[in-house]
Amino acid sequence: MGLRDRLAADEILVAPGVYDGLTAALASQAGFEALYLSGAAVAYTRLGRPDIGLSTSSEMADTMALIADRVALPVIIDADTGFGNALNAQRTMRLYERAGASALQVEDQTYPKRCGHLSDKTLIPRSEMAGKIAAMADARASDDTLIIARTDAIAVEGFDAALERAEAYVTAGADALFIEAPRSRDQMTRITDQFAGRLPLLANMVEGGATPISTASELQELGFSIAIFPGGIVRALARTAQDYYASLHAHGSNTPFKQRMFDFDGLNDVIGTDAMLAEGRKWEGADG
Ligand SMILES: C[C@](O)(C(=O)O)[C@H](CC(=O)O)C(=O)O
Repeated sequence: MGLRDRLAADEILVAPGVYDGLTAALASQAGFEALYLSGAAVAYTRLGRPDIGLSTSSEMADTMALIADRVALPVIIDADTGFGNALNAQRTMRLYERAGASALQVEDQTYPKRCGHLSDKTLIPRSEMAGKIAAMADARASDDTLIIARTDAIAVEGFDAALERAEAYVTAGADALFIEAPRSRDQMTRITDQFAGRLPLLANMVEGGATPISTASELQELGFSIAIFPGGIVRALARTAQDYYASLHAHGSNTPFKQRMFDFDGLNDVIGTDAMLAEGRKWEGADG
């Protein structure tokens, strides 16, 4: 089922953050129906740096293509600001679409951007963002590639201005809305009161961020259609990796950490080694 049809269903779509083939495979094996390729998770892991617009669109497209090659699930990709003006955003649309994205999320910050839950964000004018959305819609090869318009205005211009921007982005052709970093349950309800039923609404669960953390079913109850948990996987893995390196450094051996690790066969199961080798054998001697 395409993402557009899936979003028409009543049940909320939970898209966990991923940043490479392994996390995509693990999320798919856990049973998720869609993935969120998080710019933050890519910056945290590939660069070891904050989500402040340092990653390039090519790095993201590369990652997108690796994930599309590994799993068959629809992927929502974080397109940040589109990497410039309307023309840059059009190029980003074409690049990410070719790499296999099912939806692009684009935001109204200036370029370079920063994580929506950091302070001191700055925005482009509303009309410029509306133009960017329309330009992206015009550039896409398929109408099934969705545009999720994000506004970061709550922290910059206030809540009412954020709703006004969101209205303008709907008019410009957004397929779904992402109003970033509402600060209370009350603000979340005001968002769903205004937009639920008109187009899908995305809620962003950032551990320790500005928005109260809710479960997927609570978000569904409020009227959201998509819940992303973008950076959680990196927070979990970074904690484990820190403990792992400390243990190896202290003991000169992985044995004390054994219970928290896959062994050789365990990891091979996760990455599908047997199935791949069998597939390879199928083609041996294929000349007849
Ligand atoms: C959604 C987000 O754009 C992302 O890159 O995943 C980030 C998430 C984060 O920083 O943890 C965001 O700006 O909210």
